[in-house]
Amino acid sequence: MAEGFKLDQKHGKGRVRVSRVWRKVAGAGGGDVIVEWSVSVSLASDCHPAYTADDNSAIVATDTMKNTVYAKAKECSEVVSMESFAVLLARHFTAFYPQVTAATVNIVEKPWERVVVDGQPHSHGFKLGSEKHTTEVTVSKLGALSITSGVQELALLKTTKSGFEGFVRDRYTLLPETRERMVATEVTAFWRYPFEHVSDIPAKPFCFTERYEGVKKVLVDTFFGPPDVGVYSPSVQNTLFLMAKAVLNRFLDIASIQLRMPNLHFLPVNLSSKENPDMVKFADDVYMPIAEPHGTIEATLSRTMSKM
Ligand SMILES: O=c1[nH]c(=O)c2[nH]c(=O)[nH]c2[nH]1
Repeated sequence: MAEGFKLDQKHGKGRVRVSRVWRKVAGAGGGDVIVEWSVSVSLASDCHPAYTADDNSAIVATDTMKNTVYAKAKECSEVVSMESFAVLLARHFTAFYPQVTAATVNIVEKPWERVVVDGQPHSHGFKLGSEKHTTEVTVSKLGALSITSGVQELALLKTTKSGFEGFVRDRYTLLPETRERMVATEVTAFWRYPFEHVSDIPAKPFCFTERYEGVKKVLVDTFFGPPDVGVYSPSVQNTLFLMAKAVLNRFLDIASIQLRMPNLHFLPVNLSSKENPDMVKFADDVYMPIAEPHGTIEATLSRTMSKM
């Protein structure tokens, strides 16, 4: 670029909220299927004159991107996974506009779940669940692909089988060592699939949805351990590592996983005073949950070449 500068730029539309209903779906026992997505589109395109001069002739309007989300949702006559929808949208933007070199699509799904009434799945009734499924897909003009999926706000808590000992002690350290504490977290995870080109994506339409449910189950089961005895956690760090490792061991089509696990503290309440030494003596029973500050623990686990 002239003037001795390099300009990197992209533009898009954030948080386009779209809901798609498919009626009387055979694969859903004849019931309706609904999804609610918040879709963000970001395009890398050759449109420098819009920045450097009064020339918008190469700009795809972000309003057009928003309309495209609705148009493509309408065109999906069959139920699609959000990963497949993100790929379809990103491919559209790179194929339809000559100046678009790459498209990134992020989707966060609102967790509507079919209600079960007297043991029977309702044909058209849904209630809001908790954790959210996410995806990020980038497609280049030549079809190079990067695809990650994730989960957000997966809140987990154990009342016992957690401790923290043997950490650095110095003159700033007040935290007592313990083998008995509560542990609570809100897991955010992102995992990367190994597909590097749009042609590598499996044909099976719901493989990503299936994988999402599978990863969630492995994360949760590893966090808690067996229902009767649980599993001792010596630190959030160790539990995070075991969760990530379990996912990579279970699913060979996941190349890496990033986990963020805030340590949401439950502080022991101990109200004894000199006058009332036994008024409220903490006996692993009364806690003060606090939102902040909280520990922040995060790591990414990838396969090394030798394991592939
Ligand atoms: O599992 C933990 N990891 C830490 O790094 C840490 N730090 C802390 O104060 N409590 C804890 N707990």
